Amino acid sequence: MAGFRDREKKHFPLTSTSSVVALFRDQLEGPNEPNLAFLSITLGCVENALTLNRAAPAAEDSALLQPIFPVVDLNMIETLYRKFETLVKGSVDLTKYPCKYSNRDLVKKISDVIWASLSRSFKDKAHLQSLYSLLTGNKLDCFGVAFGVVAAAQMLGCNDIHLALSEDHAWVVFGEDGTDTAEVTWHGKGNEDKRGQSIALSVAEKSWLYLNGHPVICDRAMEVAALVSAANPSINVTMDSIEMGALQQELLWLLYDKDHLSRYPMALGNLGDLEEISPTPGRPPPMAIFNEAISSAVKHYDKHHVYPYTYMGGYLYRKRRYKEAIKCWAEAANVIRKFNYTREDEEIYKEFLEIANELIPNIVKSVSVQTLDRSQMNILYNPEVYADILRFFDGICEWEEGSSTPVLHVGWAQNLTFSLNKFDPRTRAKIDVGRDEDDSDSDDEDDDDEKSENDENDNENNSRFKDESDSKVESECKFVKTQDVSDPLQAV
Ligand SMILES: CC1(C)CN=C(N2CCN(c3ncnc4sc(CCF)cc34)CC2)S1
Repeated sequence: MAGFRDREKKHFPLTSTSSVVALFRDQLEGPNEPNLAFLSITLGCVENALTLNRAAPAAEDSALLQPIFPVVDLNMIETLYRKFETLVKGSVDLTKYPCKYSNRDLVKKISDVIWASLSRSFKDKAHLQSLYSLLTGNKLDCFGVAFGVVAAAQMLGCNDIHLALSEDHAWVVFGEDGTDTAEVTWHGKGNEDKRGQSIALSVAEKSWLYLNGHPVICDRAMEVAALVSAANPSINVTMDSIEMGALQQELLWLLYDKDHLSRYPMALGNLGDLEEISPTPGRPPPMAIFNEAISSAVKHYDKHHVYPYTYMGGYLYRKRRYKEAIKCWAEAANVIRKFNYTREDEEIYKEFLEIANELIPNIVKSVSVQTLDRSQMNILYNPEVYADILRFFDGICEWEEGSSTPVLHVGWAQNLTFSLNKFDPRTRAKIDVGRDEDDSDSDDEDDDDEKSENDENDNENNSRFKDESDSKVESECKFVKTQDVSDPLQAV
């Protein structure tokens, strides 16, 4: 292959964050599409140098005294790129796939090439998302395999093959109108991979894993955003590389300014988290960025994404803005109620479990001890907060309704009652749990998201606590409205 053109060469050797940002900018602005394999290898190389095998610096030679940004030479990147090109072009005989658009056999073949080059070892460590990891260690995580398939497809000239992303899985779209879908990687632990199969079958399950038909469909620039967003600045459980975090942050702002994040709520969430750690002067604050992520999910994905609300909820919790955090979590539950829980939805189950059984109990505990912070004390006298906790649990109850797998168990009920009982009884009396006369369906305007008729019929015998086989929990508070209250503390 002709070596890299001047467009790539002129940035090397890379010696700083700004030289990597300049290289990405050039790729994004260039006459040709950004080269996914080239960018993934390069960013993976920088991440590897900044996060792996870093001896703890002795006091005297701390990072302040010695810059640790690695020098990345062109020949290292070119060697790895050629290795990938040899692997891909040497394994896929394109003459067997003569048509202009890709077909399922070709997609499966490309996936097989990536799949076959993986070692059998541990796959859910950090730093396994880039082609640098594949080419130097034969290891990729599940996102990395999907990304690798798309990068290989680009190298083969299959420009109709693009990355599709849910909040916990990745696959590809392809074909003349880009609506054919195929699994190309595995998901979770102990699940058989479904590589080659179309996604349609899995979407039918209404599982959160496939976002019920509302995944992020990437173009090439959003695939660059995905590789940047998937970068991992962590050195170990307690430490992050400041340089890698700064590089990821600057690359996300570069993509943001070019409008490549506007349809990618999770990348906006990642950027908001990075801005909380290290605010960029002149840039919007985290809350503004989290709001953009929520707006994007509402506008482009029909309110089917959960993470924009838990990104913001987590931030507000850390800032001890508990009332607003609980409202975000109620909104998150308002999304998950549209889905049926299936066994591959563990990640979001764990997210809601932590909110219900740790974060909310911590809040009601921390504000009920003799807190001097009067603003926090209001929480237990605020009917809106109480109503939001009810909405939160109602969304989870509805999520369970019609699901093949139960969600709730007695621990949830214990935490729910613990939290609710902390509220002042008069506050609880102010809640008007709206009940329709004929107890018909809620007049929720987005009925098309509502469970299908048969799910309603199933309600009789589901939402069962795991440990108490014959107990049933009908979701009582489908609709909760609060009377307007002046200063709740007056109620004391
Ligand atoms: C609010 C949170 C718990 C904080 N971090 C979260 N994530 C970290 C970043 N994540 C992501 N960030 C960008 N793009 C993607 S694509 C994908 C599915 C596997 F391919 C995950 C993910 C996943 C979610 S959600």
